[in-house]
Amino acid sequence: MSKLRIAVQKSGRLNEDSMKILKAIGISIDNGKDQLKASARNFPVEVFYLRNGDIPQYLRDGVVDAAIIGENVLIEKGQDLKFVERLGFSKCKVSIAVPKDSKDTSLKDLNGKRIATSYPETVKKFLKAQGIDAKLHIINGSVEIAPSIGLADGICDIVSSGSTLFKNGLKEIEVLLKSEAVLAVSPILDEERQAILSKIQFRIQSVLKGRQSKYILLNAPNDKVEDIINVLPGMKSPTVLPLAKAGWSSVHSVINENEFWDVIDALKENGAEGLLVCPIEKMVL
Ligand SMILES: Nc1ncnc2c1ncn2[C@@H]1O[C@H](COP(=O)(O)OP(=O)(O)OP(=O)(O)O)[C@@H](O)[C@H]1O
Ligand SMILES: O=P(O)(O)OC[C@H]1O[C@H](OP(=O)(O)OP(=O)(O)O)[C@H](O)[C@@H]1O
Ligand SMILES: [Mg+2]
Repeated sequence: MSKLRIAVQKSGRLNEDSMKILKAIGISIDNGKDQLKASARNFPVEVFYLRNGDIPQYLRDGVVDAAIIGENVLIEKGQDLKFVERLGFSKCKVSIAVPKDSKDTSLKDLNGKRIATSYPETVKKFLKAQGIDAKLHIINGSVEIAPSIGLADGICDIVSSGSTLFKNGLKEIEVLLKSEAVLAVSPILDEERQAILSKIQFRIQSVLKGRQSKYILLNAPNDKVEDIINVLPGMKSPTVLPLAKAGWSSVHSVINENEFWDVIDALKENGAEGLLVCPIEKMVL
């Protein structure tokens, strides 16, 4: 039987969350630290531990069937490749920044100037579309140091909290793209492997929906239950169970993480008491 070959980053920012999501979808892997290929014990999957930057070529060649990779790397090196799921972690931007006291305040001020970056294709394409002509200095890391050592007038690199920009005296002037980890796929995928991938996608969706939701339980006097149900956005209809205490009910529902605090406030205003909020591990709709 075929196995689906999935690439994950060997070490770095994506590794831990990639392994966590594989574990959450029931794929258990035992591998020693330096073992670069490992089979799952309980699922037809083989995991390859690779450099993030090398993964687009492996996908293209069909050496791996799928990969957990930063969307920014796909944009830089894998424009021809597709992804099938956004995974909700390693969220960041790719931005252009300049020294905070620079007279350059917008992209057009960088016309004819020097930009240091590890993302040359992304920058080239963006500048061309904006009609800006700049000279690129390609460096592989510590990009934010470039202006202070006289190597460039601006930089283009990953920004997340903004702390690296701040600590290096830089200000963001343009966001080129937003990125997160994605599940990318090879264009060469036979039917058997496609079927395994579909199962994995289904499991990932269940885990991600669970992460975005909370299970909520509360008590309310029976005459308030109707008002409370109207406030709850629930999956379907909330569950209402009688409490041992006469005239009271327990209401159970699922709410979205984003609307959580607004819903909690509205519930309290409508007479809810003893609220319990629990994480949801997986959600199959
Ligand atoms: N500060 C950050 N916050 C959030 N996500 C980030 C941050 N820096 C990088 N990322 C995301 O994590 C991915 C991996 O970054 P990391 O620095 O670990 O590896 P890399 O050096 O780019 O790759 P390689 O595995 O080829 O060495 C990036 O492509 C990006 O998608
Ligand atoms: O906005 P922040 O939260 O400060 O994050 C941005 C920094 O994170 C990444 O570097 P990383 O730490 O991965 O080092 P690297 O350059 O060696 O990859 C990126 O290249 C930025 O330098
Ligand atoms: Mg990095």
